[in-house]
Amino acid sequence: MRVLVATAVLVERDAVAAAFAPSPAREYAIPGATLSRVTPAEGGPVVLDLLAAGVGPAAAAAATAAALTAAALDEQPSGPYDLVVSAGIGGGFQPEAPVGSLVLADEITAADLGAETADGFVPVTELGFGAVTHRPPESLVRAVAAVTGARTGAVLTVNTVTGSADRAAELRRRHPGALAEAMEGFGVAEAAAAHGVPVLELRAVSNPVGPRDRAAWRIGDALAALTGAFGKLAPALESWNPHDRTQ
Ligand SMILES: O=C(O)c1cccc(C(=O)CC[C@H]2O[C@@H](n3cnc4c(=O)[nH]cnc43)[C@H](O)[C@@H]2O)c1
Repeated sequence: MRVLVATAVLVERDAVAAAFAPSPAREYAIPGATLSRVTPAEGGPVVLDLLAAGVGPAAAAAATAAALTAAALDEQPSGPYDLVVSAGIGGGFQPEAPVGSLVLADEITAADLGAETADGFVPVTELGFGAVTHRPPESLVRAVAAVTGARTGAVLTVNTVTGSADRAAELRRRHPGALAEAMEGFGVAEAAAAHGVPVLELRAVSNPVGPRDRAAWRIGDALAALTGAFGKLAPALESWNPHDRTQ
């Protein structure tokens, strides 16, 4: 099973790679990006290509699409991907997603893709175009949550990190099932959907969603949680049938 893991930045990519040490990552250049290939130390059919795709949905979509296209055109030795995973740190809505915990998306939603109207925010879908939500395969979400201990809920993709209690409350009012926010999942999911490849989003909570308090960020703890989660992932991926797209 071939898996593309898209993080935003190198430290997140390296935190994922650390789950597979001491197996060294091998690097592959594709147009516009570099992939680091890792395999679980215990062997098995899972091969993961790690990609530091950039911060924000546009960078994430562009780099993910480049990797998926390169694989589809067989310009790299891995062949097409069976699964794309958006992974990294994120903000957790309190109290459901405490700092240091893991959140696995059962829904990946672009929270600010739409229009402001006199009646409030309207998503692009209600304006008659586009998409604002992608749903990972339910059976895979269940399997990955079981092995990692991640909570499952909506993960919102935002262009601006929430910095106030009012904004956090507004997001929760519009998305009662939201557990976390981050900045890349929807972009990764759009690229995956364009290639017909299923997607997951896994976030390790580095900070609460709410008033900006840089001192409260626990990036090291979140990166360690990300490493721990990826260390447990392989059995769930191996037992999942990629053709089971059950919603
Ligand atoms: O506010 C700051 O001073 C600040 C300093 C360093 C980095 C940031 C970021 O916004 C990093 C965004 C990066 O991390 C993910 N992330 C982590 N927590 C959140 C969040 O609460 N809301 C949205 N995104 C978050 C995100 O996916 C980016 O890759 C800010």
